[in-house]
Amino acid sequence: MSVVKVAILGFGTVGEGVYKTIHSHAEELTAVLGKKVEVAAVLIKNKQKRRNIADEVLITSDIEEILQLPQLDLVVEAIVGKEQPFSFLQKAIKRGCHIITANKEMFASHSSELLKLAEENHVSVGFEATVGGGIPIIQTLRQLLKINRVQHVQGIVNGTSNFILTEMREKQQSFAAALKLAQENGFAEADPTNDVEGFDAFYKLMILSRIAFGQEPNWNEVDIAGITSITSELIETAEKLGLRFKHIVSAGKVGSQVKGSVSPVLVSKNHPFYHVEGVENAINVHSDIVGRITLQGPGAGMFPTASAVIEDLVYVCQSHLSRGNHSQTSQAASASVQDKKESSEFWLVHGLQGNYLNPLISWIEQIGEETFIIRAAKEDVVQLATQNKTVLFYLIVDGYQLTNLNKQESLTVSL
Ligand SMILES: NC(=O)C1=CN([C@@H]2O[C@H](COP(=O)(O)OP(=O)(O)OC[C@H]3O[C@@H](n4cnc5c(N)ncnc54)[C@H](OP(=O)(O)O)[C@@H]3O)[C@@H](O)[C@H]2O)C=CC1
Ligand SMILES: N[C@@H](CC=O)C(=O)O
Repeated sequence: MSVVKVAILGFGTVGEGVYKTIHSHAEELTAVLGKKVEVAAVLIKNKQKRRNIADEVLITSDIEEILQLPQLDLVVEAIVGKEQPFSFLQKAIKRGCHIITANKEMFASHSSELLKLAEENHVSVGFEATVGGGIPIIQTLRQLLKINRVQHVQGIVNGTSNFILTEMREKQQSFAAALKLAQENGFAEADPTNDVEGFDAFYKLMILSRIAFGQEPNWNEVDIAGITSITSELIETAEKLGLRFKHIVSAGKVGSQVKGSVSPVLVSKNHPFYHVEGVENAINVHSDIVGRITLQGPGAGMFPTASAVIEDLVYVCQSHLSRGNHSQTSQAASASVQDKKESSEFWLVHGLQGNYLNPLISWIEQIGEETFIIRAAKEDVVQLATQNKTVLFYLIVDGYQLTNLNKQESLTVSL
């Protein structure tokens, strides 16, 4: 029986998960591919660390040793950083290997070059693990929505942030304690700033946008906010109002451009993301034929991510003779989406004085000493935020139900 020889670059949470899964699911892989999958080599940084890797596997910190192996069919990249993994993958492609990456920071920056090089060298690129952990969102968009025109994508795509927000709300954990737990569980990035400041979610949004719309928002025009401004007190206040903080990325077509955002927002019980808790991710795709679909599942961690890599491995091995592997949805070719109508939205504002007068703001109600619900257009809130740097603003995405605090009667207002 012929063999698929694989090298795994990185043996941390993801690399080790892939290695273990190739062994635990060897029979299924052989049955599906008609070939045995073997790990031939593992690339690491620290040669002194003890690892549970079979003796016959080459363990090295020199990529050249791996590239010189007599047979090498596929390289899985699960290391950190941007330029070095990019150069490793370029070399692997030129050597004639299919590549699979979990590294969204690298892939968001270098996907065009890698895809072009792969096409020139007749090899495939898998990147399912770069977005949504174990959720098969890339394949769904690429394979299952070829004719639908995607109008909008929205998602919780950083497992660490969602995990921290849930721990803070459900278990009254501090931000630091919740982050530590996310790190211990293997959810967080090597530098967790990427998670909690929104950069990881930003990279994922750029990758998603390319698949959904065939283009990305202008990177410099996307405001990126993470969850570090959200205190336990704010979470408690929101809970009293029936709202929950969720870190959400969003992208949609506005005319011929794609606009994107990365920020914490407040959602009510009616929103599909309200019950998405812990390390779960969810991605909502709004397309013209099917309407709205939401995919939900574990967004980070060893085996969910390994699952995405292994499914890519099968896809890449099965389809490497076909050239259809880089296709995108029909969106890029034939988008026709209405221009966005500017409308005012509801916001929770913390730190703004109640006597702050601005004709562009409608005060809806006061929640705490310095906490208010207001109604205003996004551009006006952006302007206010620029003028009042210490004030915190969070969008309430699906309408706001007035509490009985200040109203005789309760009524639901929605956008
Ligand atoms: N953790 C997760 O849930 C997910 C992570 N990812 C992405 O997958 C990648 C790996 O993440 P994760 O496994 O969590 O990271 P870890 O920090 O757990 O592991 C990184 C591994 O890469 C090795 N490594 C790092 N730099 C180099 C280098 N320059 N040369 C050789 N080896 C190197 C490390 O070696 P050593 O062991 O010697 O230190 C380590 O084995 C990242 O890009 C991450 O963004 C994607 C989806 C989910
Ligand atoms: N650090 C990331 C890992 C998966 O991509 C996250 O928390 O989502």
